[in-house]
Amino acid sequence: MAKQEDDFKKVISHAKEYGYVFQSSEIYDGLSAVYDYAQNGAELKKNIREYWWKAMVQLNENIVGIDAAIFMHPTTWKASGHVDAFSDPLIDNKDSKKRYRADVLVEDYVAKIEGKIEKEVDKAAKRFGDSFDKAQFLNTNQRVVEYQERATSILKRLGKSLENEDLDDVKRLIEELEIACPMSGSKNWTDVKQFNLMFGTKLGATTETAMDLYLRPETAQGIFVNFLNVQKTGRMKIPFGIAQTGKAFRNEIVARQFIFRMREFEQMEMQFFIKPGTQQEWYEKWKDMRMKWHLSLGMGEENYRFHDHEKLAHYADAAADIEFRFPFGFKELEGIHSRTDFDLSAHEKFSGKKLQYFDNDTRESYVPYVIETSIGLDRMFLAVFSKALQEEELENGTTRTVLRLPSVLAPNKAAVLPLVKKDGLPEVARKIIDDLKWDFNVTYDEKDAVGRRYRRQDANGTPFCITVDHQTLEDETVTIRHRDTMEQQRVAISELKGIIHQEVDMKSWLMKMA
Ligand SMILES: Nc1ncnc2c1ncn2[C@@H]1O[C@H](COP(=O)(O)OP(=O)(O)OP(=O)(O)O)[C@@H](O)[C@H]1O
Repeated sequence: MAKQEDDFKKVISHAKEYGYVFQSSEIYDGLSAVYDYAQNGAELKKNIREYWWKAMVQLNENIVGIDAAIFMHPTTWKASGHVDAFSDPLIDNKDSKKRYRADVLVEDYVAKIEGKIEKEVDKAAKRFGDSFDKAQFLNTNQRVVEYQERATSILKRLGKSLENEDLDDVKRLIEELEIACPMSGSKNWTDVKQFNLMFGTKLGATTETAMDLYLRPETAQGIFVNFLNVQKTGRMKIPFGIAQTGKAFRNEIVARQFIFRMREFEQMEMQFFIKPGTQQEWYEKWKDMRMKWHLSLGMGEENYRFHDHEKLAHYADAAADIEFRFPFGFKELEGIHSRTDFDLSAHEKFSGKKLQYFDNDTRESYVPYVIETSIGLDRMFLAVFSKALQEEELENGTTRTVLRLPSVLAPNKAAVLPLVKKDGLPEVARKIIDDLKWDFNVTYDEKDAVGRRYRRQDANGTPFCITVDHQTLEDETVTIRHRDTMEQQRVAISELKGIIHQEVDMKSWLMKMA
């Protein structure tokens, strides 16, 4: 645990030190769970967004993108269920005055039981070696079976109490499990209350005419209310999708873990409209396609897993998360939801407007079903950034910090370094930049010894360093150094563009999805 915390702290401080993420309004001591993306962070974020957009919109003839407003008519949120149901159960500890999500307290308790199971499995695996059969062990070992039953029964009871809105029982459960406040160790709890996560604001200048609005808590509804406009003007035929990226706002009760859980964040969502009855097939397809997108970035298959939901949201008939191994363990990165016709039907009802698709072939109208893929851009940023940050022991006994970002996402693709600040080398370096900058983000660095500059670019995630030296003046060649292997090659200046393109072009990365 201590190592995990330590690794995570390194991620946060590296993000700040190298111009990726700053605390918002830092000079005023910051704003909790709100962050700003700095000069490198904004580029990385833009590249992730583009990587998603190309995969979803550009490569699929039947998916189009929109950009809906953050403000929406307030009835939208009544229809979607957010006014009534977008809340979390909260509980306060009377001694520490700390606020928690009651369900998360219980889930953390269950996670500890699951940790015990994992420990037993590890012990047995060591004891039995090759002959260890994990499935059989889980089914037959008395202690493990008891742990599993206990974990399941706690989660079942929690699920049932939440479903029945029996918040008193959630409190009873916390008391029966003797869960203590992680800060103070106190078990002196308030009652559990529901807390709506939407931020309210007002539209209009005068008190009498001002209208209560919400900042959107998800981008999806901007797609649903535009479903028919897009379908008609784009002459879209089912199955088809509408994609969107944009800000969403949630007044999270417990906002921690850096950019993993923010109060203002960005989502990349796609709603895929299908014929009722085909949802199972499309749900499986989209699970598969989204996983392939993640794997195309080469961050290791072992760092992803699916988590199929048993407890479903009010709008879903199936749901799964793609979980990623963050520095603090496996956690949700993306959700894939089979949303049935819940949203479109609700908007039909609340708006009084028909939101149906007319099928020209069968001559029938129906409300389409929807499969949604929804990923947090900031969470994806954290996934990429935290996995990329590595400390490496080198052969000469030193260590280097290297940010192994997938080169397609790296903010700068190359740094051009004159070996010395004289003899005309800076001028040649600038000329190289002037040529490359039309194709890539390229940066210039002349300060310090070249070895230190290499390390600085490694820590910044720049895939290539191009060094201009005295030989360059004679034969128009330079050294190109690769971030990951630290290998250096002597190449002609005219070859640089081709070498960089080959490594960073989105096409070759996205083709790995096939
Ligand atoms: N507060 C947040 N900060 C950053 N990203 C978020 C936040 N809430 C949701 N997301 C991202 O948006 C995606 C889709 O949102 P969704 O409503 O399905 O999340 P969720 O199930 O409420 O997430 P969680 O269970 O972590 O609160 C999530 O998979 C996540 O990547």
